[in-house]
Amino acid sequence: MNTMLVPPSDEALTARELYRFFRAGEEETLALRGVSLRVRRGETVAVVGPSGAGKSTLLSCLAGLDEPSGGEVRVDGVRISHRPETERARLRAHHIGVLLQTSNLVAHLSVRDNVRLTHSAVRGRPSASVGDLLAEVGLAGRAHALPRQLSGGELARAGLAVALANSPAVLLADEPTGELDGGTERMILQMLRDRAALGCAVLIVTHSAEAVRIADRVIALDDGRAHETTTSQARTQQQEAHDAAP
Ligand SMILES: Nc1ncnc2c1ncn2[C@@H]1O[C@H](COP(=O)(O)OP(=O)(O)OP(=O)(O)O)[C@@H](O)[C@H]1O
Repeated sequence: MNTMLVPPSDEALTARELYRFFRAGEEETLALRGVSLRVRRGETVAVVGPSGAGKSTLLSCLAGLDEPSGGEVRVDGVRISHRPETERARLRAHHIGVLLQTSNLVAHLSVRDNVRLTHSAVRGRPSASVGDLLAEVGLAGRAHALPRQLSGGELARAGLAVALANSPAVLLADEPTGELDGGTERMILQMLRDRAALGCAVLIVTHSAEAVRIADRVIALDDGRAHETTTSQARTQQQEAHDAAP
């Protein structure tokens, strides 16, 4: 269990009865079918499930990158869903760190300037300095490098520094360790755990057994529906899916 420095009842992220309906031509998909979840400050929650279960759709709705068709998302007690896109972006900039599978770095800016860009967008509350953030992810010596000059592991760590630059109450990560070797994966997961220990609510969409292992709770998504599962059940299901894969 995590050593929490904050009261365990303090919910930073709440989703209530989320639905997401897509229509593409003739095809209609109900990607989320009434998903409710809560993540407390200091908690790390893994979201697992087969391909197409709705994991990325859920993360987009939680981050305010997408609008649910029904239901509500609250971050730090503030409703982020059902608002104009600019307001969602403003709330996201203040409360949420997002780590997506695609790089969140601006290609022509150095690592330091990428972190500075997010850091300077948030004013009026204490946060780690840009230098501290780069040191936290072990990139102090690569501050002036451009994204294309970084290795895969360094890119992932730079992306994490950007996601953490606004001192988010909630950190949402979609497959943050997907392409990484075991050592870098453990390093990234440890950094996420460290943030949770400082009071951040961390939610990780993942296929990784290691990410499931370090999570306090696991939520299984299947065909747009969510249920709590145990770490060992989730790992067994992941092993079965892995064994069944061609
Ligand atoms: N923009 C969209 N338009 C139409 N259908 C979509 C859209 N985005 C997602 N879907 C559909 O919603 C369902 C859930 O997709 P989603 O990407 O959330 O699944 P996932 O669990 O993240 O899958 P994976 O593990 O493969 O990334 C799928 O059937 C997908 O085809």
